[in-house]
Amino acid sequence: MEFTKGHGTGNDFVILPDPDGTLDLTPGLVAAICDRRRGIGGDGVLRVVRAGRHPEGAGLAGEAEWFMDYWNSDGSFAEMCGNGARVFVRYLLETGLATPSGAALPVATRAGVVRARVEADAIAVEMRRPRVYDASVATLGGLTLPGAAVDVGNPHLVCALPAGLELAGLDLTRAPEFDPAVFPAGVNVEFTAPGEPVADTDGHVLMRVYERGSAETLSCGTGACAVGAVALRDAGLDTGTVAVDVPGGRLTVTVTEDSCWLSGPAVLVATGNLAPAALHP
Ligand SMILES: N[C@@H](CCC[C@H](N)C(=O)O)C(=O)O
Repeated sequence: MEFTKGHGTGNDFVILPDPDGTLDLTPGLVAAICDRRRGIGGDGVLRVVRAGRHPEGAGLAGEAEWFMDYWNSDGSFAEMCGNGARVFVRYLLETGLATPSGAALPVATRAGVVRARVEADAIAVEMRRPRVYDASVATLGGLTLPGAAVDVGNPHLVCALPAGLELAGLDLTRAPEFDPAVFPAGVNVEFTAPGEPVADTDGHVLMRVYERGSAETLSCGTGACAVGAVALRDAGLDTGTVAVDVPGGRLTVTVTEDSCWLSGPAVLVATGNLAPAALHP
């Protein structure tokens, strides 16, 4: 089984080309591939399948040739992955499955079609505008933090740390607790602190994340979009650009009237062959 490994600001993925949708991908196999000691290791899997050859992509085949079949490292599905979409587009371009052009490249996902463009070393994807829709809380250790519930296609809870607490001091080796009545399908939890002013932006936020289905990751693109939207709301702005620094680097989030652009580096680091039979214990 051929694979490529790639990442976007340290959010890393195993990419599996499966144009005709014939691969028997199961939750157990995904978890084994993502195992950092016994497998390739990754925060998730991106299966590259023609939209028309995947049951969840078929309805979008008229709009996009390729479907991003994203799986979290525990073998669960997610509706959307912002960094995954950026790495997916890098893969399409580097393998010639898509040709660079002046036009934005459409990619089908479980959250609908996103559009991507290449910006020098970065890849930017246009996703839906984040919807800040509720207030809730996350509990981590003995700390209960109020936060904002945000829908970016997938669910997020953005919690600002109170003054005096540092992001580096959080123990994210265990999952934060959340209210299942607000997030019946689970949630990605972002913890934030203010950053120093950055030129040409309307805000700068530092973030760590505990991802549903993947635990703590070095970066989460949809999480950055959620954080950007909350920062703009708190600044009294409806649209604007926010720099979001994650442990893996910097993402730039631009919220417009009707969409959200996520931009940052996306790189492929290796290609090889997997022996699926050897992955199972
Ligand atoms: N890292 C991703 C988000 C991946 C999905 C998430 N764990 C979920 O279950 O919703 C990103 O870059 O957006």
